[in-house]
Amino acid sequence: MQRLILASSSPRRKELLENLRLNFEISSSDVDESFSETLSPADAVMELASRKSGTVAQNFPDCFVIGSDTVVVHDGMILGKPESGQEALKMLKKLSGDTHSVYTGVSIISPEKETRFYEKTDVTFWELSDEEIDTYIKSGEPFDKAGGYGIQGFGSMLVKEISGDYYTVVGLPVSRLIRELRKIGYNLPY
Ligand SMILES: Cc1cn([C@H]2C[C@H](O)[C@@H](COP(=O)(O)OP(=O)(O)OP(=O)(O)O)O2)c(=O)[nH]c1=O
Repeated sequence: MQRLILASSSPRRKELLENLRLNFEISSSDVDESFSETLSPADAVMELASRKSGTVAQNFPDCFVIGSDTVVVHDGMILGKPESGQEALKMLKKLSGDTHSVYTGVSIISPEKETRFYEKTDVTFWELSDEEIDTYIKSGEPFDKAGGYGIQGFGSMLVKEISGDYYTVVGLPVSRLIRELRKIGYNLPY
């Protein structure tokens, strides 16, 4: 039997993979999330995704192991998760009234090989007042999310427009993922 492993501690990625009605297990490990500044955003998210899948795959030989990583890119700058209210404030002020890109990279390690891909979605924020930003930061939502917001939660109030797959923003481009799984020989129930 083929086993599918999600190498993630993110409750959102678990929920998104559950939407696909596949049987899977979860295992995560701490990986170093730093990357070389010379990497493009696309290469950076695929590299980090691969680090996550690679670490977990050591404990799950002969399985299909999925790792994923998400960053926000604005004006050529890569934004990860804010570590303080101050940093979240800086990020949200930058993103206000403008369009940024969300990149999610995925690595699937199968018994035979590794497959990497990424998806990019553009998100436009409304012009945000200081009060709005302050209220949002006080909600606590920015802190475990790239770019300091969650489109699927309270952060939905910040978003004017998106272009691309919504699920790329939430952290796992699921429709592309099933197509890639099928290509590499994972037996889907549909
Ligand atoms: C922009 C955006 C990001 N995010 C999340 C997706 C990712 O979980 C997180 C970026 O951090 P990641 O380092 O990609 O993932 P993670 O640490 O949460 O989980 P793991 O490494 O164990 O898989 O930001 C949202 O949930 N909504 C959004 O709108």
